[in-house]
Amino acid sequence: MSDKPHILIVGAGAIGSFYGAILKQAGCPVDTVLRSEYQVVRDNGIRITSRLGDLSYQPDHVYRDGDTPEVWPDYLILCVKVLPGANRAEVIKPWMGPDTRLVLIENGLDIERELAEAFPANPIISCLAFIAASRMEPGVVEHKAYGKLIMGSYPKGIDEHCRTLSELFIEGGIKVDLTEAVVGERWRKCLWNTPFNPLSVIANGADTKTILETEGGEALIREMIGEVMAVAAAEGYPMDESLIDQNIEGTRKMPAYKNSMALDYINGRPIERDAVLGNVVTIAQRHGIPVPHLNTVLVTLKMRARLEGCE
Ligand SMILES: NC(=O)C1=CN([C@@H]2O[C@H](COP(=O)(O)OP(=O)(O)OC[C@H]3O[C@@H](n4cnc5c(N)ncnc54)[C@H](OP(=O)(O)O)[C@@H]3O)[C@@H](O)[C@H]2O)C=CC1
Ligand SMILES: CC(C)(CO)C(=O)C(=O)O
Repeated sequence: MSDKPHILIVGAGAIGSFYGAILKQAGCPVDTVLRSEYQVVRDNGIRITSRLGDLSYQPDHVYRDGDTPEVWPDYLILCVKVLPGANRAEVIKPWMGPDTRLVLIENGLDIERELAEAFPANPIISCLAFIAASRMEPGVVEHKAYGKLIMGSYPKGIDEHCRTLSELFIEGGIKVDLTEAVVGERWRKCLWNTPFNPLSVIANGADTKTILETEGGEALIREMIGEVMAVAAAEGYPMDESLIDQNIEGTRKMPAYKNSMALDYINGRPIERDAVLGNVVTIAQRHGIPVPHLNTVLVTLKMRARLEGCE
């Protein structure tokens, strides 16, 4: 029996499977809660190809969404997509023990609040994943590049639980940066995700190269990053203008890349529209900050969802 903390991954898709493998490498017992891939993972485990080597593993316990846990986890790591209308608090409620720390590895802004309200006694650790990983078929994940996590206690600080978890991730083989101001880090990451992810969807699944090299594409992205920055500053997270150049130059150096939202769109899956874009526009409206480009993209995506009968 391991003396390492007991981990439960809820939503073992690309991200949950990968970071579960890292904690398994660190010697933690790792359980998973699955939905559509339950039987495949129960029978064959999780297969992960990675530049770090073969990270495949058999979770210690494979639960189905709707089961009840045999033991309360020390850390519940939530990696489901943050979708409009999805109630993540209801999804994790059966799995949250009195001492369980809730860990989010998910994209988006202001995605912790509803969970902090639902579980006021459980510490929350919020993480940002800098990684390229995809589900290739049920139970099979391809880790293509990167893997670093930025993590901190929510809403701020770095508590002992956060430190312990970061050490386990490092022991398992990835880089971790701890931050005292994880909400500010979410805004920094959204400088990239909020423009690129939704724009790639309205451009029919465009990759980064197509977006930046189309006439007017880079200028549009610059305007959108500027709008996100203005909202972040109004929220108390001012950032240096040079981050606009840094985001553009960094993206130009990458090979043509389809972000996670572009892949969801191409594969006919729902997209994290509100977590990545809608929440930024809502916060902008609260501060009276004009965000015309972000709003145009948001409303266009809402029209599309309506035509598709999703809303
Ligand atoms: N992939 C990437 O490279 C990156 C992703 N991210 C972020 O990480 C988060 C996770 O993304 P990713 O792993 O790619 O997404 P995936 O779609 O690969 O995985 C999400 C998983 O959650 C499962 N799930 C949803 N609802 C439930 C439920 N009620 N019970 C159990 N399982 C459930 C899904 O199961 P089912 O198959 O049944 O739907 C799926 O296995 C997102 O916020 C994303 O934006 C951030 C950086 C990079
Ligand atoms: C930043 C990036 C592109 C990968 O870490 C991402 O967050 C995504 O694919 O949504």
